[in-house]
Amino acid sequence: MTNSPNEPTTATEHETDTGTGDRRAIVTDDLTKEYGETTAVDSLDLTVEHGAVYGFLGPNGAGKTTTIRMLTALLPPTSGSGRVAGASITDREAVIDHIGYLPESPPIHEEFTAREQLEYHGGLRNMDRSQIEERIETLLGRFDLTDAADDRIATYSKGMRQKTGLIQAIMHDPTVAFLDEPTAGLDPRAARTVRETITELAAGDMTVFLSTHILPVVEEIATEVGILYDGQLVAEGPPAELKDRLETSEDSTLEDVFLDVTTEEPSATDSTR
Ligand SMILES: Nc1ncnc2c1ncn2[C@@H]1O[C@H](COP(=O)(O)OP(=O)(O)OP(=O)(O)O)[C@@H](O)[C@H]1O
Repeated sequence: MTNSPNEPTTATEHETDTGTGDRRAIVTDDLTKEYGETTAVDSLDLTVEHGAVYGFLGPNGAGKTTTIRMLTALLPPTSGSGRVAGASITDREAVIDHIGYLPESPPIHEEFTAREQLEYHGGLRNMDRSQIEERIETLLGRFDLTDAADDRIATYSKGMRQKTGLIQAIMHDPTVAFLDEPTAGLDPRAARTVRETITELAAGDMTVFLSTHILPVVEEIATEVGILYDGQLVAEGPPAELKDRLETSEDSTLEDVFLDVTTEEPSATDSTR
């Protein structure tokens, strides 16, 4: 790869909170979401630093999507608060200026071509024309989509849609990118490109909030991991530290940690926060 994914943009450093030196890209305080009787997210206190790749893990139904939807200001919390890049998560307009989001189903229009979709998105994000063109060319090339860029998305495979959605989530160089299963449906080469791209973006100070069930990906690229269980953060720390805390074996994996902290049994790592 020759071009850094950050290269064509003008922003070289992401903002910290109004020059106070606050390095927190995401912070939540007692963040809670209830759906009727169900507490999907339960008093979550989360801190993610700028430039982190935060692997957000948890079993099905643990509350990951609900958390991300609150952090991206799509869903109001029942109680508690949160800030993303300094903006309150109850202020959708302020939050949206700073974030990119790849949800489970990428928000792309079937009747557009990938190029049209990405140009449209760049316009919505107030990028200038030359910046949009340059960025699109770089990222389409990087994700092997150049030849299909002028075909309608309706004709795309699942992986091609996923790549288009991912480019859309990062092309405007957001302060924080929320990526839900970014490698889902991708072939091994494309999946590797995604992992390398995430690492490079974080090196350029973008914060990547990564939700995935593919633990080797997290083990490889996450600088910090948070494991959610029943709406609560039951373990948090750098992957190597979490593995070290597990006393059961010399060479534990993140999967061992995950299984240990997401059972009803008392865990070896206990609550590690
Ligand atoms: N719109 C909704 N109405 C009622 N309950 C909901 C709603 N959305 C989610 N829930 C419940 O909230 C809990 C958390 O769901 P959420 O989708 O956040 O989990 P998740 O960790 O993203 O799961 P998965 O890994 O399966 O995607 C679950 O018990 C789910 O049934």
